[in-house]
Amino acid sequence: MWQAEHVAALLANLGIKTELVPLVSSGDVDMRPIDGKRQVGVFTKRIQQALIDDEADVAVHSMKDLPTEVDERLVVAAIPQRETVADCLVSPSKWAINDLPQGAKIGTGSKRRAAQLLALRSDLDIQSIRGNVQTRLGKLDDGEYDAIILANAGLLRLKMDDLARSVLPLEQMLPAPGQGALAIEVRSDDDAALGALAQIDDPFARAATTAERTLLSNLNGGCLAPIAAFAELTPGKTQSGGTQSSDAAKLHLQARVLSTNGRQQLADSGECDLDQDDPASWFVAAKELATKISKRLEKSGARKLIEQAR
Ligand SMILES: NCc1[nH]cc(CCC(=O)O)c1CC(=O)O
Repeated sequence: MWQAEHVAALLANLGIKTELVPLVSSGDVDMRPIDGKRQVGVFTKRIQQALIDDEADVAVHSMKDLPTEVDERLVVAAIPQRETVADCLVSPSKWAINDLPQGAKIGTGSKRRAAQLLALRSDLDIQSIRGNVQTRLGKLDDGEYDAIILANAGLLRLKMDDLARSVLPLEQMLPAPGQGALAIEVRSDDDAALGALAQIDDPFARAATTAERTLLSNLNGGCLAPIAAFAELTPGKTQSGGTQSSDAAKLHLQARVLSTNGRQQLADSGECDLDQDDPASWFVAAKELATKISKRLEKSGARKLIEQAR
């Protein structure tokens, strides 16, 4: 709801009126651990169906929850400016990973988070957790876990800035592809909605998340695989005094694939130049960069790790 209201506010700034259509997804209701074999798109399918059925014109998703398979009837019309991408470890003592007591019980349902934790601390006791942020924090309060891991983006959106936690450095915990970004979908043939939403699209967020999600899709990962990816753009120097700077904008992508127990870990990274005068070309550049890195990861045995984690 916060995310939908946020997008409504961005559109209101442009003089575009909207009406909220609250929906409940199966991922909100079914509290069993999410299982990729049983279901994909548990947070997004219901909302996409509302577009197809004309119940709504605009769908607001967390990019991280949106499966990479494309439905030709729908298109991601906007990716607004991205929130922070990091994960955080929530505990009353604000423990960093290295501070956690021996054998501490950590709540997370994410193989990516569990594997990266175990890679650093094989003694930790990783336990599944489900429910919305408030539910999870309640379980932490009740002492069911010593600490839990959440995306910092969600906490910041919910204005929980002062919640006791430590933000995990990317070297320790690389985020999920698309984490911290929103994906705004519309029907592919809805030109009015496409035109309106183009105005809140952030080409930087689009290029970065395109690279991350291409990597995920190339490796046939899905949202439940122990795959982490983070791309960032470094803007080049701006032109000054009519002389074109040779320092182009760059897109840098890092990726990790792990075994479930964290004992095996593949890491790779790379970067490419982006033509600052032509953001429309960034999409292709991002895809090429991700494909180069995913091919290298495959050569190092990434597919096997991903298959074993299923
Ligand atoms: N349904 C899980 C989910 N999808 C998006 C976020 C966080 C917000 C984001 O990544 O944009 C979360 C919760 C979490 O990982 O803590």
